[in-house]
Amino acid sequence: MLPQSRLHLTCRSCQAQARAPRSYHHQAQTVVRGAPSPATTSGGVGVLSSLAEETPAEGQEQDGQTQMERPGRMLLLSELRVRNAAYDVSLSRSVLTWKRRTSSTVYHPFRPRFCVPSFPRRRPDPGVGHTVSVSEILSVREEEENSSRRRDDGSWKKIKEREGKDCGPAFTVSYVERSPHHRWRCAEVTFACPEEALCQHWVSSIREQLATIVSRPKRLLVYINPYSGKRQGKRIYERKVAPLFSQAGVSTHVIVTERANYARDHLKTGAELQKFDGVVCVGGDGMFSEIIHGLIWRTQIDGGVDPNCPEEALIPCTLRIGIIPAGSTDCICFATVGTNDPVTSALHIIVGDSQPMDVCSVHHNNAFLQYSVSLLGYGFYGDVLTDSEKKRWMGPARYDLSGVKMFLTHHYYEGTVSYLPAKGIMGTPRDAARCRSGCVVCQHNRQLLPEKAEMYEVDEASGSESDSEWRTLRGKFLAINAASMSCACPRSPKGLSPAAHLADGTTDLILVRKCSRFDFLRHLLRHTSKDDQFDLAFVEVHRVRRFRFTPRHCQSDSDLDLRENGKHQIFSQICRDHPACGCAPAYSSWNCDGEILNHTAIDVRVHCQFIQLFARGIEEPKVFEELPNPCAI
Ligand SMILES: CCCCCCCCCCCCC/C=C/[C@@H](O)[C@H](COP(=O)(O)O)NC(=O)CCCCC
Ligand SMILES: Nc1ncnc2c1ncn2[C@@H]1O[C@H](COP(=O)(O)OP(=O)(O)O)[C@@H](O)[C@H]1O
Ligand SMILES: [Ca+2]
Repeated sequence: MLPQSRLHLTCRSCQAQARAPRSYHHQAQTVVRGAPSPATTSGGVGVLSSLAEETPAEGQEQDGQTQMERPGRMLLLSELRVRNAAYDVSLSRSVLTWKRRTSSTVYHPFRPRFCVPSFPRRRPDPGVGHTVSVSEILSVREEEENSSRRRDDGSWKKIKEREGKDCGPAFTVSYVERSPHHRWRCAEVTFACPEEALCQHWVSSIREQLATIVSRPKRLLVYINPYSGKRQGKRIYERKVAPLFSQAGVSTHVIVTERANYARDHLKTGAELQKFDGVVCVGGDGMFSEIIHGLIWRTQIDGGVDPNCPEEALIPCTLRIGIIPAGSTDCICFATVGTNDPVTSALHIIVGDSQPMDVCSVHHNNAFLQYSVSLLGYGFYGDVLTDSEKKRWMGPARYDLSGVKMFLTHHYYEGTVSYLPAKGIMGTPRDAARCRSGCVVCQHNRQLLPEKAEMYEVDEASGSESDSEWRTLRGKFLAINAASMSCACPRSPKGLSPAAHLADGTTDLILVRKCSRFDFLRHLLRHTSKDDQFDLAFVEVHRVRRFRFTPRHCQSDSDLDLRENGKHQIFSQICRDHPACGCAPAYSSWNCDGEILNHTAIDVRVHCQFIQLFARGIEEPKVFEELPNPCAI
């Protein structure tokens, strides 16, 4: 009986009879499993074949010849040509590998043309192998004999010309290539085949492998905020992202928002979510916030849960969210991918990455206010946001101006902070280790959580979280920040809390007590350097599951919406606009992922791994030992 898959060892006999190594002419073989391959049935020129029962084990010698190194079971192995040089090309279930044949000195030299000029390179080593994980192959296409393709410079070039001569049948594989600073690029390699049938066999085999990756999205719902950041959202999507989705066969339904909360409301009520494998937001953190509010709401309604009832156990969202950064800070993208680059984000979406993330729910007097995944900031960051909203016309620069202004204003706020420390977990906010792709701290701490801790209502009176575990602090604060993740962004590459974790079920509560302007500046500047921003007497940080804040002047139910409370509002406004008057406003506002909250007295709890992103966390820097493929685009 024939086995199930097929292994080809082929050669270009007509050109290579005298040149190709002995193994390819006299011992080349085809391991056939199942139906005969197009290559062997075609009787095509130059394909030598024989039958064998099994693919040889990894590294095993066969007929005196060591097979190419390959992880997993090999599905195909052929001698193909890349830019007129002979390569041993193999496909297993997990990797595609191509390695230049070292004895092929008669072939044209391999002349790489690089499209990523800043990439660190070594001299080309003809023997060097390229290995691409099948999970990072974006697409494969068969080249038409006389097809033209657009060059990077916009002109058109025939495939034949590019290959230097009539290259015959060929197929092109697009795949992910890593660049410095966590950026990903789409690279391409074209393999010329000795005959059409073999070419088609390669294309269909690679497509079959891609089809087995069930985590890849096929249909996406895309929301674009045309006013995010520098108002380039639509352009970024159309120029950089849509072509990649189309190339990878991902279909999209694109909605350009018409007003604030348009995307949120559409997700809540109108969107046919069952038709999609994910939602993509093109914009900044505020736009992402809209998306999660719509999705979380919709998930509860579809699951028969009342999202407003604090006693209900919330249902986590399984529909993944992709972020194409086009906003002003884009901290959620930066902290989950490592860079704010639309192409990189699009590629993470295409390959179907998944990254769980914690979500904080914010309540006021048991009434739900908002969710937060990155920064909840009172005092400095709340004031910066409030001030910056009036300067939206300035674009992202508004934050710099408001940042300097609020630093000079130097307001402090009195209040009481209570928190429930995260006990028995791995990791502290002062760790040197960082949350990275496949983080063990996140996995470990997730397992620690009792089912109850995931629930919306974790009532300290009824369960393990007794009142005695709460700690309370009173004082005057310049800033009260809760960072559920590092909050790294281009302004602060290590973030507000560099050791915070994306999915460990905790938030880092950072309290900056009243201090001099000079000391506060030292603290702020440390966000932009390697120095430890917590190593200051007036700063403390706690890893917590839950916290509450009550401003001094509103310790009863009368914590009204400040924007509706004329007296305080007017008073605060005067002082904000006249810093020299010396009056300190009683209240700041909470900056909740870039949105201003209506209340100051809040109760916050973390929901571990409550949403899923098309991301994988920041990857550890890779040592670039291999050359990139010539055609990175
Ligand atoms: C005077 C020197 C100041 C240096 C301070 C540097 C520290 C910067 C830390 C930034 C942390 C940002 C956390 C993320 C917040 C975003 O959610 C929010 C909204 O983003 P977007 O919707 O994309 O506009 N951005 C901000 O609140 C901006 C804070 C800027 C503070 C200077
Ligand atoms: N079409 C629109 N018109 C006006 N505001 C919008 C629109 N779509 C979304 N918004 C709102 O714009 C705000 C900022 O969006 P965001 O994408 O975060 O940009 P930025 O990073 O520049 O702040 C969010 O509060 C969002 O709700
Ligand atoms: Ca966290």
